[in-house]
Amino acid sequence: MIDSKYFYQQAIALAAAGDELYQRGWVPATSGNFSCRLNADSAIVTASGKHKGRLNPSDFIAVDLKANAISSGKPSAETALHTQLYARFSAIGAVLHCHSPAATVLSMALAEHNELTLENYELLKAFDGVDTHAARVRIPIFANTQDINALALEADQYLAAHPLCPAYLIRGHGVYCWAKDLDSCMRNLEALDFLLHCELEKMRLCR
Ligand SMILES: CSCCC(=O)C(=O)COP(=O)(O)O
Ligand SMILES: [Zn+2]
Repeated sequence: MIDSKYFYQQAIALAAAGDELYQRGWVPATSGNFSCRLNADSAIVTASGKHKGRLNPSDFIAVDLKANAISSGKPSAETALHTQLYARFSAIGAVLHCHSPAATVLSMALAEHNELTLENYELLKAFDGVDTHAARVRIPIFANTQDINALALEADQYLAAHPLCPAYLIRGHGVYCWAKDLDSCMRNLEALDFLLHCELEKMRLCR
C-alpha cells in the first residue's frame, strides 16, 4: 500500500536534488536517476528519459524491490540497480545515480583497475561510519553494460562481500551512491566527486 502523501514528499525532495545535481553538471541530457525508499518493500524512482534537472511529482514511479512498477508510468531503465541496493541493505533510504565528468573520466582512466582505493583524505570522514583520514574506502569499478540485471547481480555479489562500500563506478558511465537518507546521500556524492577530482589531479601531476 503506497502512502500517497509520503510519495509526494519524497518526489518533491528528489526533484530538488535533481535540480541541484543538474546545476552541478552531473546529470546532463536526461542522464541519471534517483530514488528513495517508501517502505520495506517499495521505493519511488524517477521515470525513464526525463530531464533530471526539471522533474515534477508526476515524473516518479513506485516500484517493488524486484524493479516492477506498482504505479503508472515507465520507471528508469536502471531501476534494478536501485532496487538491488534497497533489497540488500534494509538501512538504505536513498540512491542517486549521476554521470558526472569526474566519475565518467576517472573510471575510464583506470582502465586496468576494478577498484579505486581512496586513502589519506580528510574528506573521507564525510562518509557514514568513517572517522579518520587513515581509513581506506574502496570504490569498485564495474564494466558498463546494457544488461542492467547482470550489472545488478554483479553489484550484489560485490556488496555482499563489502557491506560498508558507499558507492560504485560504472566505467565510462557514472556513479551510484546510496545512504540512509537523501541528505546523507547528497553529502556522500559531493564528497566522492571531490575525491574523484583529487584522484584525477594526482594522476595529472604524477604523469
Ligand atoms: C541519456 S543517458 C542514458 C541512460 C542512462 O544512463 C541514465 O542514467 C538515464 O536513464 P533513465 O532511464 O533513468 O532516464
Ligand atoms: Zn546512467
